[in-house]
Amino acid sequence: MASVPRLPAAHAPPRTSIPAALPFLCPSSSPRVAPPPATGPRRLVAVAAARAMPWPHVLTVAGSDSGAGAGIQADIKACAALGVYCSSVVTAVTAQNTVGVQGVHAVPEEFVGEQLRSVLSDMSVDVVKTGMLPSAGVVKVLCDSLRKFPVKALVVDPVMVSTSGDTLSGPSTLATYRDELFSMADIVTPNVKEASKLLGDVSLHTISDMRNAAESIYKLGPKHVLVKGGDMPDSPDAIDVFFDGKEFIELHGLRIRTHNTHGTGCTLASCIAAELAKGAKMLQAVQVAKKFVESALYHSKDLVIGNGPQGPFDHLFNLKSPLYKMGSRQKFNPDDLFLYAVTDSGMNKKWGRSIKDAVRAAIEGGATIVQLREKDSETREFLEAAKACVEICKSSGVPLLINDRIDIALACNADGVHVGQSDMPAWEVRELLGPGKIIGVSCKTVAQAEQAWKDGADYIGCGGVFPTTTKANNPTLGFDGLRTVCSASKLPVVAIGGINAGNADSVMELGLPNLKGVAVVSALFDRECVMTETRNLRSILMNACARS
Ligand SMILES: Cc1ncc(COP(=O)(O)OP(=O)(O)O)c(N)n1
Ligand SMILES: Cc1ncsc1CCOP(=O)(O)O
Ligand SMILES: [Mg+2]
Repeated sequence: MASVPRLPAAHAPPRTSIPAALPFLCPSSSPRVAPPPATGPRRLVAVAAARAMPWPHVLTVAGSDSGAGAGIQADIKACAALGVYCSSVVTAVTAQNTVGVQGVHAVPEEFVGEQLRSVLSDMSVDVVKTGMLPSAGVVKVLCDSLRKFPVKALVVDPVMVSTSGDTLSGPSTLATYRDELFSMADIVTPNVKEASKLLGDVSLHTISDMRNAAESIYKLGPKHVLVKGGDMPDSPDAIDVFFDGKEFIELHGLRIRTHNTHGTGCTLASCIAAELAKGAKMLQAVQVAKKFVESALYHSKDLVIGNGPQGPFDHLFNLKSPLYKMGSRQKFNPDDLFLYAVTDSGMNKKWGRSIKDAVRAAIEGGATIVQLREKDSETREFLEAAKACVEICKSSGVPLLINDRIDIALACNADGVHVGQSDMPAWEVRELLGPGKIIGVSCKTVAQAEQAWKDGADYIGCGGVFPTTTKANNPTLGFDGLRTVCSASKLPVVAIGGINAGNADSVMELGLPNLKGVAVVSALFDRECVMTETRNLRSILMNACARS
């Protein structure tokens, strides 16, 4: 039997179509599927199967929104989109639409208690998420139920005022939140208006105010606080402040220009709950949730439902995406950076091969991601080649990125772009490409790496690690420079510059944090046989990872 080197997870290359693909690498978060309903003996089998394959379960305790953009309806859609079961305890029925809230009918406290008992006593709830809790009595009933039926995590979205400005819970409820519920919560997710109300109407205008608010709310008992800055005026992007009692982390997101934002708060909290139910750590859950909301808003920005100022958005946008239907990749996988083949038009011409043939050969040799770096191709010629390469890469499941040229990337529907410090800033690229595309940024310093992260990049390219003649006037960073950037980076890193079969192992064996692979131009393309060189380099990298 052929022996496959066991790679540390951090260095594991992704699946490719070549035979050397590693069968033990599976996507980590594929949604689980519910067993079919059954009765009698079949029901016993189904129960046993359910034990073997539990379905992550969020219970939302919230109000119904007749317009279905927010509340219980948003929570169920958000959990469903993330592959998580969502049960629901209705605390109030609201009559609302895109104009505002026309009426609220609270469910009697005892009946909220009865619903909680029904679900929590039977249905293996992992995480409880709260939305509209219309009275202090309902908050108390919930706290009692959670003491009786503990769950793995509690996410509290302190819904007090609807996005249309209507009040959804009064001052006595606020006091009960602070006195009873917060100390049981794993995270509380107020927006700035809610944070201000919770803290006695303090004014919050700056990021520093948001940090202070997060710290003050943390002191009320929850394990984490996320103060959402989406409503902050004058901010070019949507900055949220996350606090875990020790560190403040600013989470930057794209501000999508759309009126369809009704239900973003409910959705974000439900996504956090769903990710926690799947086993994510808190910060990771918050990041996935933010990305989900951003993507949903982006895909819904032009939808029109209703005549009011704030429309709903589409939680199930993925079902409509042509990429989803074609089974293409949804998310960037940092392991794809393992062996990054970067083309060069001059080199391909020199060896008498087309870009297409070069890309095909690199993929056959085991390249895990490809970048078209065509510095002197005419636009028309480049676009035609890029379209052909998109097809080749798509059929092999290898992402294709375009160097520098956002226009070409858009026109050929590439998987993303790579830009440097003198190219278009990554945040502008993100605005143009949207959240689903991969963006790489060249970074030589810690400050550049930090900026790339804030700008919404997916990875950074760091180099030249060794001297290179492929890129003129490119300073050599050496191992020390690479180490400094990798250690500080919040994004995965690919090393570039002068890397070849003779030194690639020394780069991977550094075992640097975040370093996922090497990007190579001349050692693959300034050679007679691209496929052989790629295959050789891949095997060198795999052996190096198996050793370190
Ligand atoms: C993976 C990767 N890393 C770095 C670069 C360099 O990009 P840039 O600094 O924009 O220089 P050019 O490639 O445009 O000359 C890269 N292309 N790929
Ligand atoms: C594009 C680029 N960016 C930093 S070094 C470099 C050139 C890498 O080419 P080679 O792999 O031939 O050294
Ligand atoms: Mg560039």
